[in-house]
Amino acid sequence: MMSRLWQDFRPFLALPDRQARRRLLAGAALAALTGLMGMALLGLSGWFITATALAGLSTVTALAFDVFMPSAAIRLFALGRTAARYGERLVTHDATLAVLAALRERLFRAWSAAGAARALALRPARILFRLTADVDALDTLYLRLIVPLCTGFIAALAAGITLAFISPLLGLAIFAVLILSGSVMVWRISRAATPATLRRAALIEGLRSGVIDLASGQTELLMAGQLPARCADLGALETRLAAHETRLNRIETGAGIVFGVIAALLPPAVLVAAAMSGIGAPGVALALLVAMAASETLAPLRRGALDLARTRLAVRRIGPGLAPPAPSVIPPSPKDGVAVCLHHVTLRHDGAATAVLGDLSLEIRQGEHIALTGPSGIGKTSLLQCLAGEIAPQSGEVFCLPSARLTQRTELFHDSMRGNLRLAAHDAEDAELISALTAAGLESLFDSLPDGLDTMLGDRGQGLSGGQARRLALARMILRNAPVWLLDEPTEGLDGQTARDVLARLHRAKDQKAKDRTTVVTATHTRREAENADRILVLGQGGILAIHIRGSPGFDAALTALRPD
Ligand SMILES: Nc1ncnc2c1ncn2[C@@H]1O[C@H](COP(=O)(O)OP(=O)(O)OP(=O)(O)O)[C@@H](O)[C@H]1O
Repeated sequence: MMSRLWQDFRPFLALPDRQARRRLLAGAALAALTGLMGMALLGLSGWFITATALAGLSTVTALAFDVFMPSAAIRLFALGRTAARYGERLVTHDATLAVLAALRERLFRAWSAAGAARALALRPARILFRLTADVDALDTLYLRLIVPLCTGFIAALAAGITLAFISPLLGLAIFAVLILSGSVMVWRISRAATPATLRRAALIEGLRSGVIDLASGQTELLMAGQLPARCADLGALETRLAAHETRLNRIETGAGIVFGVIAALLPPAVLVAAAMSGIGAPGVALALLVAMAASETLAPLRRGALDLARTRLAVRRIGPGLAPPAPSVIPPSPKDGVAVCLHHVTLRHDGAATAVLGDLSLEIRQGEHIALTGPSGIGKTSLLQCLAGEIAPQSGEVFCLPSARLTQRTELFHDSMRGNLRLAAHDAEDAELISALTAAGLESLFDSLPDGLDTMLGDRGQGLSGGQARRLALARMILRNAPVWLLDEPTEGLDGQTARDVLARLHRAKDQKAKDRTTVVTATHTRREAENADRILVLGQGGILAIHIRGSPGFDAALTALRPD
């Protein structure tokens, strides 16, 4: 059990950021100092009050008793404790936030790797949940487990050592009781809370995904008459969630009562033990208050123990994402004059039973325009993904000049027009952006926007029509200035006139870069997208079924087989 816990938490304890690690250690030291100062304050106060009372019994001892040193020390401990607590809160919270921010960045980098991003894109609500709730749950690890465990151990050790000076047996007993009660408390509370904590986490995740689905699919649900049923489902989830919250609250209250009982039993136990050791009244008062103060440092562990299962779940889910990202599969450049070269390539998607392309060899010269055709699902997009370096082949070699890919779906972000365009060229000047917009046929739209390049676009390019969004994606591709263009059904979903205009502008932009001899590979089902190609490649049965060169009878037959406008 302990070794499995250690395995799970280990990657999160070895913090890569040295500064955060140092700050967290400083915070733990300050927390321990706060505990020690509290113990010293209570112990010394108890001893001082008892000793002054006893000293006052006779005039000689009353005159000889030094009241100044202990009272100065009490003041020092009181002020020191406040300052140490303030410093501890500042340092540990700052360090924890820095650690969590660094973790989010690492996770985001790992998830933005091609394969991981594709897998996670299927569950966007889950990505959001992991990036927020799971990472947030880790603050328990640092603030409510590591720091209080260190503080509790140091306080128990200090109490044991202090009391050992009065009576070694008493010191040992106090140390053992504190360590034992702290460990049993963490173990019992976390065990009792684990089922409800895990179910609550799953329900919150389900509720979030459900609400996101409900909000984004509202119209469809309304049309299908399913909106009330969906709302009722979410209501039921909410009720179950509330039941688990209640259970956890009960466990927390129970833990508070048990802790209160331990804290209440400790003083009489210490009294009895001290009396049996035969130490004087001031020593008894010191022992009593030191033990009480030390037991106080265990209190924050209750919350940590309650959230331990949630933290462990977060650690298990996030842990694999912290692995170093897979090496890049960006293909190397081919020999001079060649833009793309595939040598006996076999391509299979992760988790797929069969290869989508097998033993495929192909060479595309620089400046060539290739149309990739074939039935839906045959592997056209997969081939483009392989050329773009998004998926690696299982075997064979891929060479390709740097490429820009126009995906089937236009991805536009909730950002300004400038921000959306600069994804392709982050330091492009406004003049370059406007010239790309003009080349893509968006000059009239641009002129009509009062905020120009500062105009905000919604998620997925809301505020633009399908054709305008496609043109914006085209402008972005022009800005990339890559020698190879990989176009995935570039005019799908556009009306004939717009589609022809987009294609004409694409070819114009390509010709303007004539000196660089842009190579174009277009995956297509339509005649208009293939008619300007130099060669039409027909994919089928995991490979190339036929290659038709422009001007050959096969070329015209292949064109005719494609969908008209
Ligand atoms: N990420 C993936 N994981 C597993 N299988 C995938 C993945 N992406 C695509 N496939 C499968 O690979 C095959 C080829 O898909 P691909 O998208 O390359 O076909 P396509 O020829 O471009 O189709 P279309 O013309 O409809 O766009 C399909 O059977 C598809 O289900």
